[in-house]
Amino acid sequence: MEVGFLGLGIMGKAMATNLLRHGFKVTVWNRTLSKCEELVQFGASIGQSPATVVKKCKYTIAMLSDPSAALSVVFDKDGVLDHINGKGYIDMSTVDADTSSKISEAIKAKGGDFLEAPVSGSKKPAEDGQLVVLAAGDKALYDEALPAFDILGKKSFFLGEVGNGAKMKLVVNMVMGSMMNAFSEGLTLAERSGLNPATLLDVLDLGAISNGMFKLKGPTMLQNSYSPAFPLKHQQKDMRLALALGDENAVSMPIAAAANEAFKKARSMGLGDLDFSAVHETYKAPDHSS
Ligand SMILES: NC(=O)C1=CN([C@@H]2O[C@H](COP(=O)(O)OP(=O)(O)OC[C@H]3O[C@@H](n4cnc5c(N)ncnc54)[C@H](OP(=O)(O)O)[C@@H]3O)[C@@H](O)[C@H]2O)C=CC1
Ligand SMILES: O=CCCC(=O)O
Repeated sequence: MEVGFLGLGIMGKAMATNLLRHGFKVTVWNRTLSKCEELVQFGASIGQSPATVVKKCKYTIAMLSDPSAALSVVFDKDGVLDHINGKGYIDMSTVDADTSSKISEAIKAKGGDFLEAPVSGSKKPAEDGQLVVLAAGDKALYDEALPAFDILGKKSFFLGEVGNGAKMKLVVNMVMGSMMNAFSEGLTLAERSGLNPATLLDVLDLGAISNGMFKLKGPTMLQNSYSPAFPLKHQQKDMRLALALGDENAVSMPIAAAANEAFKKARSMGLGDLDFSAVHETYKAPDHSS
């Protein structure tokens, strides 16, 4: 099966490599084209533009940074729309429901099929095929793409109409971003009050709020090590989009709003390209110590 893949960042590279390893023929494109070369060793072909990839493949997957990138790849010159008639397009980027709907409407108007399919899980689950796929849109395209989703993920959900996948993903990441801030505050409080924060990790892990994120990120946070698995700038984008969803639905979200402020502050400190756990640095900053 010839599948297209647009966007070879942290996630896209891992996901496209996984498909190649499992026997899919994959044609890749990335804005910085040189990044495509790395996948040729695994058997990938390179497309010179989104349009050429879509033309060649039955369906094309995208994994792009944000709404602006997702729109640009579809609507710009040599974009997805040029050859989408009779083809499928699956956007796995984390975007808001409005962006997804705009893309869906344009693709349908040109005779293509559309599925949004953002994922839960980060770099390692992407490498290991352990993502959780949150799909919505064209059910026939979902059924067609299931063999690929089964390689990329451990579980796929079909959530109905376009927008539901985007919303589910934003709610999940809003909870995760808020938890990360509470966790960072707790680590800092433990340390400042004379406790060993490593012992706090052990205590947390044995109790009712034990979770994979604390377990994975805690030890590296204590070493001030923030090699990016999930870039902080993307987590802040997700908080911003989740808060907008809260605005639309008149849902008061004071905890998420505070977490968003901390991620914004981290970005202003130049930490946007580090892992989202680098928000911990904002709690260690001087204005948190007086
Ligand atoms: N990392 C993670 O743990 C997870 C991330 N996500 C989501 O997946 C998406 C990708 O994340 P991730 O791989 O980490 O991000 P990266 O920042 O590593 O990669 C972003 C990708 O988007 C491309 N891109 C950015 N702007 C444009 C543009 N204007 N036009 C075309 N391409 C563009 C980049 O191209 P170039 O190489 O040229 O810069 C790159 O391929 C995001 O929506 C993120 O929120 C979802 C789950 C987990
Ligand atoms: O969008 C990123 C999610 C990261 C994760 O689920 O660990």
